[in-house]
Amino acid sequence: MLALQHVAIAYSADTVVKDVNFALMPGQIGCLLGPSGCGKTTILRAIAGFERLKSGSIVLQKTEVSSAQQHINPEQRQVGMVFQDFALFPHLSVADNISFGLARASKAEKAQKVRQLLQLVGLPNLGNRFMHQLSGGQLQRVALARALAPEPKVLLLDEPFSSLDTDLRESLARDIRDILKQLNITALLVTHDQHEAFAMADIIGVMSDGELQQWATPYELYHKPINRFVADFIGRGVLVPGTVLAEGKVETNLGIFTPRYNNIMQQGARVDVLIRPDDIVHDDSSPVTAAVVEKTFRGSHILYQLKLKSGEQVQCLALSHHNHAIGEDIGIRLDLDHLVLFPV
Ligand SMILES: Nc1ncnc2c1ncn2[C@@H]1O[C@H](COP(=O)(O)OP(=O)(O)OP(=O)(O)O)[C@@H](O)[C@H]1O
Repeated sequence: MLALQHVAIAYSADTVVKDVNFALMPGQIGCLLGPSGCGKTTILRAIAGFERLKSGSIVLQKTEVSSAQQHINPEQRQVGMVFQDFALFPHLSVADNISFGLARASKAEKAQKVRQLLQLVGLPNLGNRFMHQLSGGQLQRVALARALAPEPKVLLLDEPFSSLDTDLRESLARDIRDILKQLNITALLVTHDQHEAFAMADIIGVMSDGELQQWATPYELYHKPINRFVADFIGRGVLVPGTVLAEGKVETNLGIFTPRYNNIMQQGARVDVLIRPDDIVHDDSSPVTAAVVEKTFRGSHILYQLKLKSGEQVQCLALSHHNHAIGEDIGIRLDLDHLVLFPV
């Protein structure tokens, strides 16, 4: 288990991580997601033991490894790391890179471990190759095997896919997830790419400006964002103005919504309602229509930007055989699963 409690980290007088709390259960894969400079890498480095804490604590399998008073050295923490730039040795073979951290093992033990790990990461015949003979995806698999070889208590992955092609990123993220799940290893990934986060993590922490905004499953982040930052950072969507009516119903130019959950907004309060592209269903038989302003072909779907009669714009994700031209009016129906409101 990995737990961070009230963690704050500062570079000189500048506190770049503020009161961060989260925990990962054994075998759980977490992700810190956020824009550049929000403090993700600093947290990862603190877990590995490369940064000291200003306050709070980090607990790794029941041992407090970091606090303002306590600091266990990186090499004693049994933490594995995978980096964006692979950090592999070019003058060593794949097999020697993987066994590099196994100084105390015998030659036969090393060979067996390398064989097992190469099998696990899907490169069973490449042990004798050198780094310049491998693709980016293969290099990252070798880096993963090397990090796993000493059987770390927790695996940390710092933007491991960002130097790879977009197409490869998601499929490798899914493959690595499968490998980590087979081993039941606890892992924490850092990325600014939500698709990578969704492909790999069980639970995601969205960060902004050194603070953890929300720690939740991908589904919850998308459907129940806790604030405007998370709503805006995760997925697409627009905020439509509305007014709270009796019994928590909300009136907007798109109609009156009845919340499925109890909202604590007062009657008469002005709010913004989050509408995701998948909340708006294209329906030819609907009396409500909107004009196509923009369209983006996404293969199986088309993302339409639509203008309502009231002038507001919303997005609609429609199956791609519903192909309409810009300027055309199309029927839409609202299918709001969760009513997400933010006070104005
Ligand atoms: N060694 C350092 N000395 C001083 N400030 C630093 C140091 N390392 C990072 N920072 C600052 O701390 C803040 C958080 O940086 P960090 O690298 O953790 O962000 P990040 O979210 O990982 O960003 P990115 O996605 O760009 O890597 C930034 O404002 C950065 O400039």
